[in-house]
Amino acid sequence: MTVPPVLKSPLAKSLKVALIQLKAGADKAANLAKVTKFIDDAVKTSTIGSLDLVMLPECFNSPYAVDQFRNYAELIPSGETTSILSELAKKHGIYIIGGSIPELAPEDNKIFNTSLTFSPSGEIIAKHRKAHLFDIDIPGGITFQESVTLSGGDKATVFKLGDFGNVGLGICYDIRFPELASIASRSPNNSFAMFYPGAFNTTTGPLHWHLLARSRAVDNQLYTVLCSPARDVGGSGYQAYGHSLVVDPFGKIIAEAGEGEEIVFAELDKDVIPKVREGIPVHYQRRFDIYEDIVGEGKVKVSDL
Ligand SMILES: NC(=O)CCC(=O)C(=O)O
Repeated sequence: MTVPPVLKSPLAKSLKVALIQLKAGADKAANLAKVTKFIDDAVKTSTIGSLDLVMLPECFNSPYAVDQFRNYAELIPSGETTSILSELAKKHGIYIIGGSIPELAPEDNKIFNTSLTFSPSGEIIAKHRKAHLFDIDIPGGITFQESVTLSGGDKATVFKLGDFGNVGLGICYDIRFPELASIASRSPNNSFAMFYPGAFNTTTGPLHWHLLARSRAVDNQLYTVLCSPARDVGGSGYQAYGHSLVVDPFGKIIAEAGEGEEIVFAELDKDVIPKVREGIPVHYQRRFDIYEDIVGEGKVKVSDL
């Protein structure tokens, strides 16, 4: 078999990230003030040098509750959360992956669970609407039906993170569907990381959080970065699992939070992806004579904002 030349690293220079694991409550103004403080603190106290990117968890400005999403929903881009994150990105000259917020779509009055990414000049460079809604029922464990009030997005999201390269974005339950990460990692998208703001819970978190993060990383030989809310110990609402983490393309966890409020720092090393792809070259060993290639030009709906 002819061996193709080794792939150029899809991560052009190493990326320094901070994950903000915070607890959101019912007071939206307090949630937004907390986010502002945590981002300021992450920039000031970074243990890995000057940060390139800060990431927030799923639903960081509202409770994670089906009957609350509409009350907290905002228009994008005119809502207050969008303006605050844009200003913070500009102030610190960093990328911000803005977790997710409930979004009100004025054209049809639907509510989406939406993640925005901001450039260091404060522009929105990506918008992902959670595609797979979290509808599950585990007797004695957890029942949750996002689809009671939310609608699902209809596109995969891949975008250019400036000079670093391309990345993919999904939200929480989206991680259970390997297709989004495949679309991001493979040609023509060639992403170096999948980012998932997520709020697993204390039933499915211990079972699957690390397993899914490591699986998507190994399947696609890229970094996976998951940012969770902190656990609300003693609270009566949804109990997030915590454990925000970064997994490298070998499947190794290189940074991980506990359960409380915390900032986690990690450096995504540009040299790791070529090493894993040279050593285990699955990128050219696929057998499209046996199964269908789901990825490729014209086959996938990718978000263009
Ligand atoms: N917010 C979510 O989508 C939760 C997903 C989850 O907990 C799971 O097990 O999947």
